[in-house]
Amino acid sequence: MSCTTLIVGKAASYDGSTIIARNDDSGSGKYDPKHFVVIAPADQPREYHSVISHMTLDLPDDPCRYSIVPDVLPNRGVLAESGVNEHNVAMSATETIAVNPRVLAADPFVAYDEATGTPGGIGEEDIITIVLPYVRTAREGVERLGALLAEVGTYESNGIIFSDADEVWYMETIGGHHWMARRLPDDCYAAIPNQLGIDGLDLDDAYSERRNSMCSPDLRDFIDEHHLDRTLSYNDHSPSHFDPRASFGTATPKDEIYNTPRAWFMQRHLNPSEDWDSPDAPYGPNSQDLPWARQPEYKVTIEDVAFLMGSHFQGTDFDPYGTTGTAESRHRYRPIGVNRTGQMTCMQIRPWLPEAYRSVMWISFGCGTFTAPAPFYANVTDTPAYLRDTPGKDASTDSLYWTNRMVAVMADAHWFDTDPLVEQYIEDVQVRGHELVEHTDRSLAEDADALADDAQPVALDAVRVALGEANQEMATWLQRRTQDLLNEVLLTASNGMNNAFRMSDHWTK
Ligand SMILES: N[C@@H](Cc1ccccc1)C(=O)O
Repeated sequence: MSCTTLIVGKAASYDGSTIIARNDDSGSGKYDPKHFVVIAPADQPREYHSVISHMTLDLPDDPCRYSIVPDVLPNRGVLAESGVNEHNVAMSATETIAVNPRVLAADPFVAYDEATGTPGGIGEEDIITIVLPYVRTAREGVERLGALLAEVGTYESNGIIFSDADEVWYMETIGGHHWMARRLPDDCYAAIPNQLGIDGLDLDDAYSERRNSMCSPDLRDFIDEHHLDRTLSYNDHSPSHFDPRASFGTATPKDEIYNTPRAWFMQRHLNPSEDWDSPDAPYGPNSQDLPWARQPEYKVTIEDVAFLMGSHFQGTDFDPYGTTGTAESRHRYRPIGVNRTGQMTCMQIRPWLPEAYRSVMWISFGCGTFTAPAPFYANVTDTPAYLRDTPGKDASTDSLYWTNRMVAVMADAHWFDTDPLVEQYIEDVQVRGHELVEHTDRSLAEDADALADDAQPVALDAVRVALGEANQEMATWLQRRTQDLLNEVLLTASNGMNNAFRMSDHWTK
């Protein structure tokens, strides 16, 4: 369990796009090499087999093309993790969460039974692969996954993020078959650690218009039958008079070390004028009642997302690289920017642009503290080798993933000497990234007539070629710049070795 999610509505983002981002972290002590690839319809399975739960699932015969950032090694299945399809629907799956024992007793997980060989249900390994290629809106994603959960069940608790050019939906599974989903208000963001977070569900809306809430068809009966509702009328803070977080979720001491501090720090950054640090602050790192969604004080940028996804409680006594507090306080809470991040993909969908080039995947590999996400257009037929051909086992400077991992290890060990080098790299990647996207958008707009409806098929292929070229240009620049950073950090770290000795045998220039 270790990811961190940040989602931003189109009226809360700097440019009117919807933005969803998640650190895809592996378990403690493990590191999963990642790459960026396109799955063509012909390569999508029609009969799907999962690894972990030994499940077989028939899939529709009409998948669309989609781009994902999966594991390189097949040992735990696909684990697509982050993806955008050619209809400009994005998914990030999953934010591992937890439900309380009452829920698990009422609706147990559907796990693989090794003794009998009985297959289990679906899980993180499968979710994007069996949903994203078949949906045209974020809502359809929620509906398809909800139906699959009811049909085959799941063996774990997950938060799943869906977005399109208009809406962001966040879905949480509840036990083995049940689920709920909230539409993120357009003017809000939600900062989500590994904890069931939805703090209000309008069941009346979910059973009628479904404007902002959706859920399992039998959720209301499930709640009543198993006495799961813990909302008390005289203490009802939930926006819709039913508090799922209190009813289905957890609020343990471990949550106050591992989860609530991350939500607190993200809200502290995006709502900076509030009191977050004094003894009288309404919320602290251990608060279990931080709002699920809230309006930011300023429009949220890609740089805000990148900073937070690589953050480590800067400016507080909890910063593992800090100089205030104590050795204990600096390692008290689990930072968002952690050593075992495999990839962070921030998916941005821009409604004002033609569908052909509406979606951008800002991708970084390795620990976000020592790198920055670079933009890659999603609607392409292939991806640059520097991000596609990550070796599954051997570190190599020929791939972005391994180069970032090597930089991070050395920069971590020599934090104060290398931080200026990393900060400059981050700024250079962000500047180049925005330059490339703006230039590419503009040059495609100048060919707008090529996108006229009657020229669609030919035009779309031409646009995909142009987007592929833009992605390659980004990757080529990124490879040179990242290699430069590796060289700089290596030199600095070499001079900082414990056996360094300033005297030389000959005073050389
Ligand atoms: N989804 C997990 C991380 C994870 C990734 C891949 C496989 C298993 C777990 C989390 O939220 O931390």
